[in-house]
Amino acid sequence: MTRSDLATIHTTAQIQSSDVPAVAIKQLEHAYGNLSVIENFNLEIRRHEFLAIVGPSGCGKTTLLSLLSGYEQPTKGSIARLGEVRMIYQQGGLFPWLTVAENIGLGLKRLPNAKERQKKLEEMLALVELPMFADSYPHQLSGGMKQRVELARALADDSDILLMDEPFSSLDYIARLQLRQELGRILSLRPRTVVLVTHDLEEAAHLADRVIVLSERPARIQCELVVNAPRPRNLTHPAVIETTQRLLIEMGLEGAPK
Ligand SMILES: Nc1ncnc2c1ncn2[C@@H]1O[C@H](COP(=O)(O)OP(=O)(O)OP(=O)(O)O)[C@@H](O)[C@H]1O
Repeated sequence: MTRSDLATIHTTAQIQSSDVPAVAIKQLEHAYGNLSVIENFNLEIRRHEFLAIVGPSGCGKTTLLSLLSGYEQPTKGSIARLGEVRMIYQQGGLFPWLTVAENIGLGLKRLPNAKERQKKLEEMLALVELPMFADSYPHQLSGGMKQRVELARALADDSDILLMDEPFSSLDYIARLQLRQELGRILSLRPRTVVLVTHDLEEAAHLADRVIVLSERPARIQCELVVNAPRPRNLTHPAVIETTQRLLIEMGLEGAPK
């Protein structure tokens, strides 16, 4: 049996039923040579669910996102995705020689006419509250503003699934908090299925509907926590605080309360 017989990725652009999961991962395995990174991995992600993934360093979180994006092909198993996927990285993926408007415009290439592209561009600039910076270059923006441009570009093309790999980790704590609120607001206006990989347990609890904790490599799902807090989310909501504490315990960073 060949590698391609074992590994299948299905993409369906038409989204018709909210009963069908946005992502269905079955019996997934992945290895780099002899290094087994993911084993016996099964997961379903609901349409418009916000799923956060946490786990020890090197356990396979980024590999999982690469497999979800289709960038890597799994060694074994299948990943079914309903819709288009966009990836937002930790470090600026913006082109430094292009303005904010031109960077966002890259996400609008599929729109057929210039008038429509301009209308959508203005809408996206307003969505991330950056209309005044349309003609600025990335080096003229703060880290938080750059991430907002990344978000606008990722959301501009109406993709259905956003994959985020530590998108806020290069920002200071206050900027991270602001970006989280911003992301929550934007997603309430433009719902998407989101998969967020983060080392920040508070961020996971603050943003996600569900958090999965991965084991040491090879990654398996060690546990999953549902965050029962209303939106817009408040960092001091008891469910967010409790989830953060439970994540600390699950990750072995704090003992269970006596
Ligand atoms: N392209 C690759 N070729 C070979 N090995 C790789 C490759 N990418 C990742 N690995 C290995 O796979 C394992 C998982 O890496 P991965 O980056 O997925 O972990 P991670 O959980 O995202 O790590 P971190 O939390 O430190 O960012 C690591 O041991 C890494 O060295």
